[in-house]
Order: sequence, then C-alpha cells, then structure tokens
Amino acid sequence: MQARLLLEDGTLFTGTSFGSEGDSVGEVVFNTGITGYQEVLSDPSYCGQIVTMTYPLIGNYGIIRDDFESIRPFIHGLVVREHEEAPSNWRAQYTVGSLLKEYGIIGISGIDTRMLTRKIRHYGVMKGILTTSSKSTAELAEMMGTTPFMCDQVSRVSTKSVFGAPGSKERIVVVDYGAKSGIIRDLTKRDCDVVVVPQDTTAEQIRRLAPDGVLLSNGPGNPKDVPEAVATVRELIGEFPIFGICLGHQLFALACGADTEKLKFGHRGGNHPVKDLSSGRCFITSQNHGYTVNEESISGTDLIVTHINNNDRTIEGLKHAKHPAFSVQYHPEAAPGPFDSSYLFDDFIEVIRKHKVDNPQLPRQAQMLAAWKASASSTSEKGELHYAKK
Ligand SMILES: NC(=O)CC[C@H](N)C(=O)O
Repeated sequence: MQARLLLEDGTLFTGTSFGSEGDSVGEVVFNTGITGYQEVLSDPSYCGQIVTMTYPLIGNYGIIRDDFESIRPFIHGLVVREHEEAPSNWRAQYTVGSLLKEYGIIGISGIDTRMLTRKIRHYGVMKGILTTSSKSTAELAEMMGTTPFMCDQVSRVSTKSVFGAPGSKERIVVVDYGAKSGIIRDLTKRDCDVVVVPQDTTAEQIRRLAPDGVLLSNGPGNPKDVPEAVATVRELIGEFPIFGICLGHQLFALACGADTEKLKFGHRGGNHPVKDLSSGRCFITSQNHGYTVNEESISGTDLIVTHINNNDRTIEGLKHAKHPAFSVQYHPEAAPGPFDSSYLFDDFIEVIRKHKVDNPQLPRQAQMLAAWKASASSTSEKGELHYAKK
C-alpha cells in the first residue's frame, strides 16, 4: 500500500506503508543511530514526533519486547529508507511493521531519508503529516494545520500510579515525566530503593516518601509546557539531592531561573561528543532532545555549566553552586548508545551519601516523622501517598 509524507513546507514524499493505516500529524525529526531502533521507538520522549531513521535499513534484528524502554511506543510515525520484513535474530519476536500495526502507528519506507534529513538540517524541524489515505495534498495540509499534536505529552506518557523497585540502599524517588526504563535499571543495578511517581506528584507528597535523592526523568515536549513541574522542582532543590536527565535537566534549569530554547533540528543519536569541563575529557553520549538551556540565561543564577557539546557548544550539564543538585542534557542510561556516562549514577549516589554525612540531623526516620506530623491534618488530599504512616 502507498503511503505519503507531506511536510509543512509543501515537500511531498511518496513511499510504501509498512505499519498502520490512516493519517498522523507530528513534528518530523531525525535520529542518526545505526542500531537501537527499538529503544528509540519506545522512548516516551518521542511522543508527538514522526521519527526518521537516517540509517538505511531498519528492522533487521526484529522487535524484542525485553529491549523496550517503556510499555509502548508513543511516536506519531516512523520514516525509513528500507524496512526489513524478515528479521534475522534468534531473539526476534516480530517485525517493526507488526509493532507499528499493533499500536496504530503509520510507517513509511522507500523514501529518500537522506534528502529529508538534509532538509530538516537546513530548514529546521517542521510539522508533517503521514497518510495512507487518498486525500489531496490540500486536504492533508489543512489537516496538518488544524490537528493539535503537541499537547499534554508529559501527562500522556507518565505513570498514573506509584510503583516501586525495592532495593536495600538509597531511596530514590524518580519523577516520571516519560522515564526510560534504562534509568530505573541503572538505579536498581546499584541496589537503590526506587519509587517511581507520576509527573504531577507534589513536593509535599515526595517529602512524605522520605527520599534520599530525587531523580527528574527525561520526557517529551517543551519544558515550558509543564510549569507545575518547574515549581515542584524549585521546592525540592536544597532539600534533597537532585539528578536531572534531559527534560529533567531542563526543568532543573528553569527552576533555578535559567531559560530554555528550541534547537534548530535537535540532537538525536548515539554518538554525540560531550566535554566534561572539569577534566577536559570527552564522552560519547546518547542524546534525544529538541530543546536546550540558553547559555546567557545562566548568568545571575546559582548554576554552573559542567558539560558542553563538542559539536555545537550547547550546554550539556549543569550543577547547583550551593546545593547537591546536578543534571545532564544527554542520557547516561544510554539505551541505545554508549555506556560512557553511566558513572553519573554513581556520582549521584556519592552526592547523596555526602549530603547524609553533612546533614546528620536529617536521617530518614526524622524526615518521615516530620512529614507524618505535617500531613496529619490533610489526609483527604488527592493521590495521598501512605508511606510516611507505615
Ligand atoms: N529526552 C528528553 O527528555 C527530551 C527533552 C525535551 N522533550 C526535548 O526535546 O528537548
């Protein structure tokens, strides 16, 4: 079956459909990973986007449910040069095409993804509509203009209830703005006691969980679309050690008074070079973001730039000058990509341990008692978390 991709600037690509049928509007972006398409497809940060893979053959090792980064894909479409119908891999359960069909996602193959990528690099990311219908380009353009596709992404992808991955060491509350499973894996690997909470969990509710540290996850969309999250992060800074990843990094920056802005075409791939400014060392990192922290906006805040991107010099890491809080724009959990930066999870645990030593008056039991007393009068609050009372 034929499929078409119409861009906002009027460019029309005609190819073959290999996923679901219908129409889908999204922001057209490109990812340069040679492998890792399953992790890309299931990364909730891509919610609302039509993802173009620059590597020309996608699907050759099939789909393996264990390799997902979340429960399901949230992308609005997949664009490839060639889709492999016959994966060669003993672990493969099904094909990329059947995955897309299962979740109502349109896939288009057989188009010139190099030309499409060059266009996006030149003009910047733009809206697009994928269709398997016979609508005219005028009808498609009309639909593209009127269909909202970038709204409430964080609440769409975040967990609706609290869940835990028990461990015997530090208790980490992961605020799920669209968290990749790799982040939780990296914490449980270190025997952390992980509690994952929904994106709209209040600072007070987090306090009642008596965390040793709070991890702000990755997630989709513009960080300025979730001002309540920024306000919550602002409350948490100074009280708990904080580690922000990608969207979490942007929310941390906004909470500290810095600003964010949209990149022309973003960073999406597994080989982005990042320089650690304290050691001068370069790390190869996995990235997926369309926004960045504005450099000028840092002055006058308590933020210190710790990492920069070696390609375009944008900010890749920040830390707070006074409080135990730091963040990175890239993905230390990789998935997909290199593990160069997984040491950042160890750094976070070190920061937590130091914070405990520096604040002996605040062991977890004392925090829990204080939280329980504070909550005694407001037990009817929506989504109340009961940890403190146990
Ligand atoms: N991976 C992420 O967390 C992405 C953050 C944000 N949605 C951006 O595109 O910049």
